[in-house]
Amino acid sequence: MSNDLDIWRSLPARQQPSWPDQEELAAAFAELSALPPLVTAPEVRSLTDRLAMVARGEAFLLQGGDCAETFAANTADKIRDKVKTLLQMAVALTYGASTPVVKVARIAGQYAKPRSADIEASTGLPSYRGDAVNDITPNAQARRPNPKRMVDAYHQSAVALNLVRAFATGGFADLHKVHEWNKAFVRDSAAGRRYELMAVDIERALAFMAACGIDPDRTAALTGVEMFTSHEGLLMEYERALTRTEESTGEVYDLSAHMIWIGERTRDLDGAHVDFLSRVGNPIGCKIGPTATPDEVVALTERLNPDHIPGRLTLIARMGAKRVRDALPPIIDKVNAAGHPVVWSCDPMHGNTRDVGGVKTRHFDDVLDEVFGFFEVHKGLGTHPGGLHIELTGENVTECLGGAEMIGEADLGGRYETACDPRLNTGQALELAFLVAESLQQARVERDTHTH
Ligand SMILES: O=C[C@H](O)[C@H](O)COP(=O)(O)O
Ligand SMILES: C=C(OP(=O)(O)O)C(=O)O
Ligand SMILES: [Mn+2]
Repeated sequence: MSNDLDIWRSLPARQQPSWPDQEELAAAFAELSALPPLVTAPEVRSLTDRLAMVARGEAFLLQGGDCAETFAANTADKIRDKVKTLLQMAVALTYGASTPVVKVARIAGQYAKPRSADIEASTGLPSYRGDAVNDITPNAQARRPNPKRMVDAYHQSAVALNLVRAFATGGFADLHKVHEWNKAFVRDSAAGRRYELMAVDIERALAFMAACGIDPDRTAALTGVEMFTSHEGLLMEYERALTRTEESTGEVYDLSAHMIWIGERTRDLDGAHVDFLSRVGNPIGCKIGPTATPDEVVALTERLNPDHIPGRLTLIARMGAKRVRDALPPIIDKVNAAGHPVVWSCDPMHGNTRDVGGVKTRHFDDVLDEVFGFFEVHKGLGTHPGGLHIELTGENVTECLGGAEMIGEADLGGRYETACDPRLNTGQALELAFLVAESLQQARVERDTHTH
């Protein structure tokens, strides 16, 4: 790990806001640089350890949350409901697939967005680039990139993180409360009912353990969870300002979140993002879209994880349902042949976006198709389908089509609240988790039958 943390300044950096005032930018950078880190180096290292288990096929990664968090939606209720949804999905996966689940939320920092267009076609205004940059309100003043918003994003992240930590370890995530995570509006759905049945089984298992003399009330793994944070490392000034050197080890970490990922639009080998993130010690994700070639991915892997550290790099494939079965295998083959211990994760959202009457949406069937394609590919190659990367909410939104509630095009207007991409609602997210758990269980049984 090198200390050349500012080399990125001499490299092309895509998707940066056109900050109109350099003095404002310098002031925000100085302010952020002096603020305490949001997470700590030992926490970041323990996420690398957990992800190393995933890389070895011993655990599954569940990463999810909003496409774009907003300051307005950073409320106690919404944070709690997102955490509940992740806990429900995680328990469905852990129980259904008998696999430890590493929980990484897209939360407490997911405030910057890359966009396809600088200018929004419908208004002629600069595009909304996330609350850390500008305001979604469609007027010229609101859309002006304002570096002070990065400082606001830091404080909003601190508030969210405080609650996430409290929910994870303060009793709320206790497995004895498994019923309480099922929200009223989900309870009557097919996935909600399935969840209730599983929750009854889990309660019985806890009672059984207690009867055997194991005290579930005193077992940390049952009374709390580890919940890590993540966001796209997009805004170079923000990520640089929150990067710190650990005194005791001299190691460098981006302490704005535990895991940082590089987006599909900023993963150029010779660009600022790859250079900068290759120099911090965090677990790094990198999105891989359908245009990525096997050679490119190997080169990226080499840059981002030259020491072949298991858990350091997660490759997040977002190929689209139609492409995953043919585009992913040659990439996996080449990365494996180069001996890289990566986590293979599947983002079944970003390759399946479609436009319905000017509204961005995704169909649950396409999401499922891509996830199943991802599992088929790994089954064919004998590799571990390591994780899932999802855009979701803890609410009953109507942003993605389909699912058991059969949300139709006419329903999209009901609760379409996202600031950027369409998210699965809680019912759809839970349904997906149950289906993934079945696939994982099946993969496991097949592997065990082969090895016995
Ligand atoms: O979240 C991902 C991207 O920011 C998003 O898909 C880009 O959306 P756009 O094509 O509307 O700019
Ligand atoms: C921008 C995103 O995805 P991608 O970089 O894969 O398009 C995202 O995860 O919101
Ligand atoms: Mn998105």
